[in-house]
Amino acid sequence: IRYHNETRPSPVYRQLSEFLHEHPKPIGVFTRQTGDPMDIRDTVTMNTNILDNKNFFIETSNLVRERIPERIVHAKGYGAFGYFEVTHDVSQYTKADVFNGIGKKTPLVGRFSTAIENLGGSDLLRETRALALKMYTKEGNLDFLSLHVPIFLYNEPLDFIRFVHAMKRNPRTNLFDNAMRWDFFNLKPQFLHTILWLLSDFGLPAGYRRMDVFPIHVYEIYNKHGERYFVKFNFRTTLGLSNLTNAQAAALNLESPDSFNIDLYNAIAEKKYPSWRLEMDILTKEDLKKVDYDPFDLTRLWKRGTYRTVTIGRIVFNANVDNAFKDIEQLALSPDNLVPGILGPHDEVFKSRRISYPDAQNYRLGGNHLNIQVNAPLYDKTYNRDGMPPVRGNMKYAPNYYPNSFHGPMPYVDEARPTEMLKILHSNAIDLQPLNEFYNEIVDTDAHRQRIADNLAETMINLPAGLLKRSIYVLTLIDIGLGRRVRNALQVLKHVDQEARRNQIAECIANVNEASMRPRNKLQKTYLLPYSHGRN
Ligand code: HEM
Repeated sequence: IRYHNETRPSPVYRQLSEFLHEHPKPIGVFTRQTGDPMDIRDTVTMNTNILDNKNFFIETSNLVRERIPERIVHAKGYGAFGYFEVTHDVSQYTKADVFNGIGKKTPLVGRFSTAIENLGGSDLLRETRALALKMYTKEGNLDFLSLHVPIFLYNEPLDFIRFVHAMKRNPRTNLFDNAMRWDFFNLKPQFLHTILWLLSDFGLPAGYRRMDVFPIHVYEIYNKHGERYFVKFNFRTTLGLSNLTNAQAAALNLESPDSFNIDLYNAIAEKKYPSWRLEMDILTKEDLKKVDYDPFDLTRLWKRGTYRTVTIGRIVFNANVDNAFKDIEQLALSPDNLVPGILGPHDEVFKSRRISYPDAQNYRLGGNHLNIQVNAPLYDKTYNRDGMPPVRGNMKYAPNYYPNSFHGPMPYVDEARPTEMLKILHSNAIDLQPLNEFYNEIVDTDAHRQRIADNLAETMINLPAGLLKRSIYVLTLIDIGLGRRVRNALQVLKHVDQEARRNQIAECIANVNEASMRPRNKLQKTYLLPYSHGRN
């Protein structure tokens, strides 16, 4: 290939030249969508009767229908194909075929994304990142949707809607709005646990390839004898964790807001295949009764020393997609896509997700989205029929009702599947202890604590006075030192702000009375908000 640049450009910039190289001649005759060859005179309409040009309407109407709704969350993303390989024997924990048989490989597709940005936004903001996988196993599709922070924001399913509205754009200004966000966080301070992670040194990964990701929920799994285990899965990057500073992210953003997308494409094109070790943290049914914390609470970590961890295998991405719309935009991932041996989580958030994802995809991709090539399993024989395209084979002339006596598909019996179902009762008390522990124990240097405070202050500097005061109050409740650091950081920032804002901020900073607040020590870190009514 001849490139114009002396230095060879990276694979993303060579894509078209490579196509040219692979196809020394045009790939065929240009046709209309109906297949009839296009006369060169029909490729223009000027000075002709436009209605005589059949192609004019078809091309235009195709273009104006190109967009489909972007995902309500995780709109910005990119993905690749690869495989999962079993590296360890975990048959004592799960009978899932995909996890059994060392060396067995299962094809998969994965989509990396940022949670809040719109399609076309930046890869480099401080927000939750994700890797969602679909493994095409012999027993059906197995999807894992994982985030790069090991805890989730909330336990109340309806908080999804409220959180998404608070995080997305202000309906009038059309801008992301820190006042909306801080108002919401103050009223629901448990959300601040994830926010602290995101504003810490762990918050901004140096590309999709260098982050660990977590499905977070506790999954019930079972082996062929029907013995049950409760596990959290973790995907650990084999490249090692690496994160960006704000300055590094700003510099990369200037280079390209699509830096993570570029990095992933280039790495795979250059055969530096990104991979993750899949492991699981395990509690037995007996352990569940013994642990002194709620293992099903999505907003906190399992305590070290209470569980054991085993490795299952690894995922590897070794092929870029041919067409991003076909394979990534049309991808429909759902945490409810599970296989025998993995019964799934039982918490309320998970139950709500069983519904939300297919519902979102019915809207985004249509009722037959599971028939789209990238979503179709290796094998399926169902009694679903017809509807809006695509319908694939539509089960041809097989019986379309169940039960039937004419050898239509028959169910099987999973004798190992547990018969009793765990029921989880959640507490809606707000516990700030995990946030305090994150700030004081997981974050282990003062310099790091200072960076968190500085990042918090950046998001707070333009808050209206009342909201600023409440925000400082909540941060002080989490940890007095954190509140103090944020107040100092705001003091520094206020010098670069306008006169009026300066005075407002100075007043808020001066008015926080630490003495009037409850001491936050290890034993007394829980408080109830008025709306929790002390239920549960
Ligand atoms: C009440 C809780 C939640 C609800 C209602 C919810 C709902 C949704 C919806 C509607 C989408 C867009 C789906 C689409 O259009 O294809 C989505 C995407 C996603 N969600 Fe959630 N979600 C929740 C919690 C979570 C949690 C706990 C995780 C991870 C642990 C998660 C990870 C993801 C990921 C990775 C995507 C992007 C999938 C993709 O790349 O296509 N979500 N979520």
